Amino acid sequence: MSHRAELPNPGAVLHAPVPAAASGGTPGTGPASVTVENLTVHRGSTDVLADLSFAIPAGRITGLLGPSGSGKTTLIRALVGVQKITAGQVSVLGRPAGDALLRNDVGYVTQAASVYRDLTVLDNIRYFGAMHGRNRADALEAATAVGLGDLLKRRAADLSGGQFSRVSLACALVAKPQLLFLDEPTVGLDPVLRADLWSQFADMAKAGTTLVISSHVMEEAGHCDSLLLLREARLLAQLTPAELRRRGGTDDLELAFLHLIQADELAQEHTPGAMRAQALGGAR
Ligand SMILES: Nc1ncnc2c1ncn2[C@@H]1O[C@H](COP(=O)(O)OP(=O)(O)OP(=O)(O)O)[C@@H](O)[C@H]1O
Repeated sequence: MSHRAELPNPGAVLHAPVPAAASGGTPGTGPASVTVENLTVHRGSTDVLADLSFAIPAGRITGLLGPSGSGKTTLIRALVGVQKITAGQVSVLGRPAGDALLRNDVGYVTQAASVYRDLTVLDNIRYFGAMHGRNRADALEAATAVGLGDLLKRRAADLSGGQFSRVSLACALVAKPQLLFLDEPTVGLDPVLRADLWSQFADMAKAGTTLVISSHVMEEAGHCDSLLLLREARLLAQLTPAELRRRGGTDDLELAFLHLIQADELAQEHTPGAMRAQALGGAR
């Protein structure tokens, strides 16, 4: 397999000035980075995403949470512009998802690390940085940000699993995208590293980066400003962690999500589709 084939999305994506009028407002949260209207995706004969509409606020961390197979990766792929959509509209930083002019502004860290195994940590990061006009100092900054400052000269093939996936993250960070999609970035990391990464994400959001982070670990939802809860291809709710706790009737986010799922099941059994969102207390 060629190196290119190992890298589904080399260097991830792009930068274009955001037209001032392009990003519509997200009620109560400021301007939106992404707006999605009636997004539907079929893969094979499966309805993978069914009529999703929502907006992602700029400069915040949005968590994309849901059980395995609920459609998280497919949704991220649709927002990045690498997923054929069946219906609906996806606008990213004021442009259609996947628009070439977004290439320096949108980063995507896939679930499988996209790293050249025979290059060192630093060379991997420099390579991806060069695609976005970044220099050695930027590469060093990205390596340090993910805790790989002491392993710059080590070949990627000789890293541990967690270190390897952090190289992939650094390869996206080095581009300094204003919108960054991370598909389960904390899988396989120990609790200390996970906490470090979430603190890093919080710093990036404070500096103005918009982050969309998928996870199936509900405990991680507490680190997010806003949550998109997916279940079986549908958007169950968009809400803050505090709202999830309140609606779920417990401080335990996992349990709260379960309660919402149970409410949804009941609503599906007893309520016509059009009234379902109302029964859930305003899922949008
Ligand atoms: N190429 C494909 N053809 C048909 N169905 C697919 C294809 N890729 C994914 N699916 C199905 O789409 C659904 C959503 O998959 P997706 O990978 O988006 O879920 P996910 O929430 O990211 O799951 P996980 O947490 O396990 O990674 C699953 O039922 C999956 O089997």
